[in-house]
Amino acid sequence: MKLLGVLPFARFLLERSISPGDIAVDCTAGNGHDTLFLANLVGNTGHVYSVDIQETAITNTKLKVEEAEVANRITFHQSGHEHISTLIPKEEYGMVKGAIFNLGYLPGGDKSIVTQSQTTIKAIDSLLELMPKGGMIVLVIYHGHAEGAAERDHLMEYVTSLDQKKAHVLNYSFINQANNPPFIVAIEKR
Ligand SMILES: C[S@@+](CC[C@H](N)C(=O)[O-])C[C@H]1O[C@@H](n2cnc3c(N)ncnc32)[C@H](O)[C@@H]1O
Repeated sequence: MKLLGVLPFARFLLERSISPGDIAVDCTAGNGHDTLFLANLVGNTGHVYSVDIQETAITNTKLKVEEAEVANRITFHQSGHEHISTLIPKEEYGMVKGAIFNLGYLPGGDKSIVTQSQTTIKAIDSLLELMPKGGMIVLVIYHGHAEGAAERDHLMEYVTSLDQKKAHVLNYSFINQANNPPFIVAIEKR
């Protein structure tokens, strides 16, 4: 057996949680890789909400999904993910089976615009409220940059204190690799 890398493991978790017809959320659209992946999981009967604060990210993501001819499965919001509960129609709350956060800065973009622990936590709290049991939230935590280390510490404090009756929390990380490789925190609503 071969251990799955961090990004394949994030996808493995989402594949197990999201089925055709479901709703999924890409909380950090970036260059659109995750939005496209989610669009393929929900199929043509499901829907994806793709959120990013940067116009460049929304533009890049739109191009990617248009090329793949799945743009009709996606609603874009140029907004902070901390507003997630206002971006998804209330009647769809119970159908949100999976969400992903790829934290840090936009690859190839402005490195001074990074995700922040306070807003990430607010978004996770909202998702845990609105998702059905079994809903999966995957965080890919990049902590090699200065703000990343602070975000990691704050997030780890928050996720380790989540009530185990409300969520299972998993940490998947390679612990003997150089240069602060990214790692995963997965939160499954109970
Ligand atoms: C590492 S990138 C995401 C990469 C992306 N998942 C991909 O597949 O290319 C992080 C993104 O988070 C966005 N971001 C930062 N703060 C945010 C917030 N509060 N709400 C939504 N997006 C945010 C940044 O603009 C950036 O595009």
